[in-house]
Amino acid sequence: MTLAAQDIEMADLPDNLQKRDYSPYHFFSAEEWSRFRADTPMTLTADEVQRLRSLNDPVDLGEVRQIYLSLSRLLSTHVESSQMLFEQRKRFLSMSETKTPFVIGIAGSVAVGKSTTARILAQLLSRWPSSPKVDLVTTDGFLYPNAVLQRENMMDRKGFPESYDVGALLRFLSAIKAGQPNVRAPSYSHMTYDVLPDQYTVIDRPDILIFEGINVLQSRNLPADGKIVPMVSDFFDFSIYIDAEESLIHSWYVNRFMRLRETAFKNPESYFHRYATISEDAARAIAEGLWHNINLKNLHQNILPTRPRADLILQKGPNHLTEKVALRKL
Ligand SMILES: Nc1ncnc2c1ncn2[C@@H]1O[C@H](COP(=O)(O)OP(=O)(O)O)[C@@H](O)[C@H]1O
Ligand SMILES: CC(C)(COP(=O)(O)O)[C@@H](O)C(=O)NCCC(=O)O
Repeated sequence: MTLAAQDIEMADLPDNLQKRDYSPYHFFSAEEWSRFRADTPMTLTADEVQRLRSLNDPVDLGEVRQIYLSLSRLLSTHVESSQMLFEQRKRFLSMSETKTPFVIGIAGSVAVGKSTTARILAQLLSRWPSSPKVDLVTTDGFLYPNAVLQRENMMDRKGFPESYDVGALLRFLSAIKAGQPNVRAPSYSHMTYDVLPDQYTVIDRPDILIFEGINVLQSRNLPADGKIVPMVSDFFDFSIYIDAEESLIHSWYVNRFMRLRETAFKNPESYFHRYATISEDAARAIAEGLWHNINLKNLHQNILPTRPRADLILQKGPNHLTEKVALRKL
């Protein structure tokens, strides 16, 4: 859904998502939101949730029950409506059309827990009675390779809009929305901290595509020639922004970095291997530097400003658990 500039201003949310008289959103506490689950069955086990969550993310079956089942039910109404609209249009046009995937965008800061949300949702949606084919793609595969970022002196801009091949991103989504078979999504490795050369995930006409990344709700500056340029979210049928107070995301980022020292960074192949052997204080200083000089700047300049574009905002509190939900009014 694309909003006009005045809508975005109207949609500007206070930091703590308080209820306001005039807002394009409905606001719910986690408890209120959980009631929308109705009779949606729990289709995940505690072990599966544990396997789906990222390092340092304590999401459990309680959180899935409280937040994700209602979200799954809401999304099923959106998917069903879009399928009905598709059938009606087919009759209206009296011609056969290829059905295209329902695309869900998931945005939010680095370290806010987007991947956990994306993986849990993908599993829940694929277990609907209709057994839809659900695929998940992350935008990090569309980052320029380190060789290009180094050449352009942009290694400390990783995650900023200019570090992504936005043309490739738009071509990918446009092919998906055109219903093309076997569309290739490039892959990224957090271990090598780089795009994996010649490694792709093939996306073959899923019913639902979840597209996750810090940049998915960003627009591009209008070119000087006045041409209208598409933006990634033009291809979305529904978008979610994962939100939390800055101080919390900061601590999640640093704590995750310190835990990665004990796990992934121990691997000599890891780009950050050198940080596994330095002192704890020195490693913490590195994590603080990466947070403040790159990820926090990016959050302020490019990620948080996109929050008012989301159809749904999940606001997490300490412990990563969702405390408030904002749902855009229709
Ligand atoms: N340096 C790293 N080494 C290994 N895994 C990492 C590293 N940095 C992030 N990850 C993992 O990559 C995934 C994506 O992280 P990130 O882009 O920060 O988004 P989010 O925390 O919102 O999912 C997470 O599962 C995280 O645990
Ligand atoms: C790869 C990322 C930009 C996240 O990208 P995303 O998957 O959201 O597109 C981020 O994990 C990152 O590497 N940030 C740069 C600074 C840092 O090393 O934390």
